[in-house]
Amino acid sequence: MEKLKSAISQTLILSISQSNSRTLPNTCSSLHDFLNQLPQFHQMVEDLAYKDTSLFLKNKESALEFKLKGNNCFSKGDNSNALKFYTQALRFAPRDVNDMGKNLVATLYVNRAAVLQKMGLVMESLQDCNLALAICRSYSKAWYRRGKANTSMGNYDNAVRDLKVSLCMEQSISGKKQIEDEINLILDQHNVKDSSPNVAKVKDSNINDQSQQIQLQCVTTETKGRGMVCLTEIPPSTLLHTEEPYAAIISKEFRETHCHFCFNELPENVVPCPSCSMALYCSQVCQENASWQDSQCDMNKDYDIDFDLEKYVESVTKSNVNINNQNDEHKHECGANWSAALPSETVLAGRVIVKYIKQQGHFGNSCIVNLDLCHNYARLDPETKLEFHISSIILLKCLHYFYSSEFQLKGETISQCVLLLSQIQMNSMAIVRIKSSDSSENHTTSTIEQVRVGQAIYLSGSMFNHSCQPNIHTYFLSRTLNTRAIKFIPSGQPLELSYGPQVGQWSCNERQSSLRNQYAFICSCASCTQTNLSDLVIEAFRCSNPSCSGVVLDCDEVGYENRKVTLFGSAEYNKVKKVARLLCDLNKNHWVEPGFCLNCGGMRGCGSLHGTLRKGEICKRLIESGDEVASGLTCLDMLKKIFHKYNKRAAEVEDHMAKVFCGIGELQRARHHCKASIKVLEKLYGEEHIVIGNELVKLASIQLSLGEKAEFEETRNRIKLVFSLHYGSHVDVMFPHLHFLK
Ligand SMILES: C[S@@+](CC[C@H](N)C(=O)[O-])C[C@H]1O[C@@H](n2cnc3c(N)ncnc32)[C@H](O)[C@@H]1O
Repeated sequence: MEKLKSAISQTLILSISQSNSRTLPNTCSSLHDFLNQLPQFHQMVEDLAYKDTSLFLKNKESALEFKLKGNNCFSKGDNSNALKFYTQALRFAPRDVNDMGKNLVATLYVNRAAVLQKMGLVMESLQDCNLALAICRSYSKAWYRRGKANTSMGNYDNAVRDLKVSLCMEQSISGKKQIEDEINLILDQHNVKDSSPNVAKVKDSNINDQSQQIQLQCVTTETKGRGMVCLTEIPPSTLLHTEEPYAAIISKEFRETHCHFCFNELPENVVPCPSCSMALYCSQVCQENASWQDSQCDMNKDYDIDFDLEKYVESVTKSNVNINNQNDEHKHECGANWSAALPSETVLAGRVIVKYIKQQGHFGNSCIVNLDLCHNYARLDPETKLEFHISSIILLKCLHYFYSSEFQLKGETISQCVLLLSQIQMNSMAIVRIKSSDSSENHTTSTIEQVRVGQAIYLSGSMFNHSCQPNIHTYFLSRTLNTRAIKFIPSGQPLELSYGPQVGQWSCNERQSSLRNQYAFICSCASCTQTNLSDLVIEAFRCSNPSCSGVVLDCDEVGYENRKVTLFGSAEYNKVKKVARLLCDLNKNHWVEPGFCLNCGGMRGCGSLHGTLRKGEICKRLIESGDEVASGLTCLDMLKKIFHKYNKRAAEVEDHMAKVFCGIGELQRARHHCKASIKVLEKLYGEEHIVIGNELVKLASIQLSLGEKAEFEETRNRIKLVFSLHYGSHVDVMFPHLHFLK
């Protein structure tokens, strides 16, 4: 990409940097013409799009190598490595290849089923047998292994039935004898009815929720374009919207650990894509949802059994969860280098285009995609505009290989792709998973963090505007967007989520510049336009008068606060009065001055603030870089003298000290600092914010370790309140590791 960029003339770069949605077709066409003359451009596209040179092709030799390694480990009893090697072998094994007279993939699934069974993962073992049987119905060993899995699960009827099927298919006399013995053993030991087998249930990753779907309406707002409102009043915690993505993509760093379709963590019995070695799924259902269904490879009926095998086999090998064939989102990119090499946003754009074309049923004259989403193309920086131009041309060239001559590449179509990339930048949502840890031996380590496992476009979800103090909260179950009210919302009031920046996390200044840089808009939410306690204190210094609780601001914050100085809501007015009394009494012409206390009016001086800030930052870094208790506490004391007691650094440093004390087993002191951190965060975020819930988890785990039952109960009840507000009935699904919540 960099090489291509350096070949482009300055004149063309200038016209691209000045382009807007009207002039885009011209700049796209010019760049396309220019790149078309470059041999290195054609080479690059070939490397990315040609399947023959793909790094993700199936490869029999590699598969056999991994299989051999797996077999060796298995025979030595090294199950975890055997599992790893068989899974690798499955990634590379071509579907249509035989090994020692059997389909290689089916053999590998059966081998892996044996390992899984040894590891006690019997459900997973049974699922692998089903996958083998989906390919090879007359595979005696797969039926046998399935019979063993059913025996371990106590499904003796099914076990006997599976073993009988295996017996019919088994050719060798010794093999037949062994199976007969096993059947007789089960019949002797267990009371088995000779009935038709039940279909084993495939683990259902979809979660049932009693959602009340509420009618939302998209309206035009004065300052934020279109936005969502609800026409009835909504109580807190109401689930008000759920939606499947129009298109979604896994984040690059989670490709090896999470399912490429539902984004849940991969289990031990990973299901690789049947046609490439890159995509991995958590189940057959997800694999089929993302690409296409397998056909069986052999149907030779050289056996004779006493019930309707075909029907039974079908019930066993077909997943019993609905496959949504609309999705097959991986098909067009399967086995090509470009889906791994291009940025995720560009690959996501490819998925949107392919879906759109499929929905239309044909290629429009010049229209490849037209989603009704907003974008800020004209306001993008020149570098991003150029990247979007180049990425669009490369992506469309790659798609051209898939669609061949039907797919037209001209200025108009490329410009639609550039706009689509801008829409993705503006509207796509990060699919987030909560990573919580709770080690039962040492509860003091319970923590919660969020990881961005994927990125998706939700068409209705894109209509929610941003607020730095949102009234709705979003989270994801598999790839389904869930939206819940986190406050009481009167009828007709805008429903607004946070695009990232939030009051309590950052100052107004930082929030504004983050939204401007990432989304190219100036936030006009209530918190950015009205005085609130959090924005005043988050970066504030303390007054030099030790008995005054006043706020002193430096030049960076004063500008934003001055703009809001005449506006505040009643709740905030009462809170602000306690730390910035003068602000509430100011007449309208008065300005907030840097370096002066907003409570008592005392002057602290701006120059000295900068020196103090530097000193404070050094202290904070010193504390956070070490586990030294004594120096940490000295620095903490110094920080308290410099910054306002609700400055966010106070919470960060208290939290760090809590961790230090947990580390050395001084849990009472850890609890003290943990509580101090929560106290500050409550001022910054509000008491019911999800951040408070996460911090309370730490406190609860310390209290549990200290054996403080009553205090723990109290904290646990608060956690439940905060989590239920944000996740409703999905709390248990979202926090499966937090056993102590149950
Ligand atoms: C994901 S879209 C939301 C829907 C959009 N309003 C529309 O008309 O399609 C994001 C865009 O909405 C506008 N917007 C959202 N929240 C805003 C806010 N707090 N202040 C100003 N503009 C906002 C900005 O133009 C932003 O680029």
